Amino acid sequence: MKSNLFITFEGPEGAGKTTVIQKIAERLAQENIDVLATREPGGIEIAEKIRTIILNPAHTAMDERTEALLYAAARSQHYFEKVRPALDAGKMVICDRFIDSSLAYQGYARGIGVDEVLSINEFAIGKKLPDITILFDLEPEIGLARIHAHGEREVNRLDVESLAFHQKVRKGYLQLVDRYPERIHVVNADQNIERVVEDVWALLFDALQ
Ligand SMILES: Nc1ncnc2c1ncn2[C@@H]1O[C@H](COP(=O)(O)OP(=O)(O)OP(=O)(O)O)[C@@H](O)[C@H]1O
Ligand SMILES: Cc1cn([C@H]2C[C@H](O)[C@@H](COP(=O)(O)O)O2)c(=O)[nH]c1=O
Repeated sequence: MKSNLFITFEGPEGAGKTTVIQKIAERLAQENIDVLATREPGGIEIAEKIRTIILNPAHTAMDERTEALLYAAARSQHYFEKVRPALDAGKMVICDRFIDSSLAYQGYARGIGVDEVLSINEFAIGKKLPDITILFDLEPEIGLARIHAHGEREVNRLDVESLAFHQKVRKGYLQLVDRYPERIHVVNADQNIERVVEDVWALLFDALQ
């Protein structure tokens, strides 16, 4: 099996990414693959601090360009401090969100432009894209309802955006599938969690051979 791959999980709020990453990381460890699971924005101290600024529900005045730049700044620090060294050490890295979140949320849904957001991210991390991206696709209403029903995490500034915004995020992601068909693989996230884990595992298992 290939090992030092950079794999990202993407999708709207409440799609199940965090839950599935934990289960997939356990399975990979059983296959003796040295795996690092991390997340964006965050994953290391400086980026976690930037995360609290971006996602604070009180920061309603945040300009969309400030938002895009803060995500890119958090990404740069996280990538060079944690992700790149782990890949260089031969580990597999699984990241809960990465550049495609910026392209879908800031580039497409906020309306800054996908190419503009891509270019600030190229400044932040260079032209390296993930090796494999799994997109959890589902109606935003379903994901948002899961978050409000379970109450396991705080509702953040992006969660409370309008339904129209979250629908644009989904559309933005689906456009990215057309742009990067070799890299981005879509999983139906509107299934029970065991089924989603099996679908993701099957996709990854194929890609890792
Ligand atoms: N397939 C599923 N069916 C029903 N509930 C699910 C499913 N997947 C996840 N959940 C539940 O939905 C909630 C959100 O899941 P999770 O945190 O894994 O999503 P996420 O994609 O990481 O969300 P976010 O990006 O908004 O943090 C959790 O309470 C989780 O138990
Ligand atoms: C990396 C990244 C994230 N976002 C958004 C997506 C979510 O609404 C939050 C992160 O919260 P989660 O519970 O960790 O999923 O931030 C974004 O808009 N742009 C990005 O680059």
